[in-house]
Parts: sequence; structure tokens; C-alpha cells
Amino acid sequence: MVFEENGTHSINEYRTSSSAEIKRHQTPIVKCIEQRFAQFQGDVDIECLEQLQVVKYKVDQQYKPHYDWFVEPKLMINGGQRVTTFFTYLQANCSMGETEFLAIPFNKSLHEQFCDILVCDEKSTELGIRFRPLPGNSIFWYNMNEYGEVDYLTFHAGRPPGKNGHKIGLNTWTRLNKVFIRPKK
Ligand SMILES: O=C(O)CCC(=O)C(=O)O
Ligand SMILES: [Fe+2]
Repeated sequence: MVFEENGTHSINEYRTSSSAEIKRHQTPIVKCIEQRFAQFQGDVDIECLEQLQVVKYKVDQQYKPHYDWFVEPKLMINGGQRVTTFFTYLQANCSMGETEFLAIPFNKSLHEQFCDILVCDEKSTELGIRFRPLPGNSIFWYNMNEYGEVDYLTFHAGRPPGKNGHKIGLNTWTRLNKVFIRPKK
């Protein structure tokens, strides 16, 4: 479910999870979180961050494979392309609900040492690595390179939590330029 700015919501088959935006600098804690994400990236301007977005998945809800970078130019008018993504696991109570990068090859000898944060099971195929939703962990990646080319290896999905499962995560997207947030009336 996607909540729109005008208070309506729509069911999106591609993304059945719900999401909510946290107003920029809303509280000192929100500002502190924004600052830490900006500092991690070499002190980028915090105004280049989109508003933090919380996403919630109930059993069987998911976000099917997608890129975080924009295809449509109109989405880049305010702030430009999404340079990076931080996805932080806030809550999860099950072994499923991973974040899967479908275009990255699972390399047993390379990835086996990371089985504490990656799923390494009989389903680990040659293509696709899956991050466990471990609360407190963040995954971070660049959606484009230094030449401004978007990265197709970032193709990823938010997999559905299993039986009695749920997952809550925090998206922090950083844009090329400052994002102007329209004041709410
Ligand atoms: O839920 C996840 O694991 C990933 C979420 C995601 O890719 C997104 O919200 O863009
Ligand atoms: Fe995503």
C-alpha cells in the first residue's frame, strides 16, 4: 500500500508493504539520524537526503524486484538521481523477509564467511544474494557510479516475511542535489 501526499492510499501490486514518510528534521532524533547517514557518506549535505521512509511488511507482503534509481526524468526534477540507498532493519521476527539482490552472483567461497548476515542455504543459487533482516543492521549501496551511470547490479527485492512474521525497515535515499521539501499546509 502506498500512502499519497493528499492522504489517499493506493494498492500497488508490485509493492504490497506499507510506507510512511518522516518529516525532514522533525525531531532532534530524526535530525541526528539524518546527520549520521550524511556523515557516513563523507559529510554530504543533509538536504540531499530524501525524507526518511519507514516500510512495514506483514506476512506475505513484499516489494518485488526493482531498482531504487529512477527511470522517469520527472522524478529527478527535484533533487536529481538517487545516488545511494541505506536500508536499515528496525524490526523483524522471522528468518524470512530478506533483501535479495538478484543480479549479484552468490559465490560460495567468497560469501560463505558472511553467512551470519547472508542466507546460505540449499536455495542459494548462483545468482542472487540475500541479506537477513537483522534489526540494527543497515545495508548500503551506490545506485550509480562516478560517471553518473546507473548500476543494474542493484536490482533487488524486499522478500515477504513468513508465517507470523513481520518486518519494519528504514529507507534513506541520498540524491545528487538538494531535495526541496514542499511545506505542508
Ligand atoms: O524490504 C527490503 O528488504 C527492501 C526494501 C526496498 O528495496 C525499498 O523500499 O526500496
Ligand atoms: Fe528498494
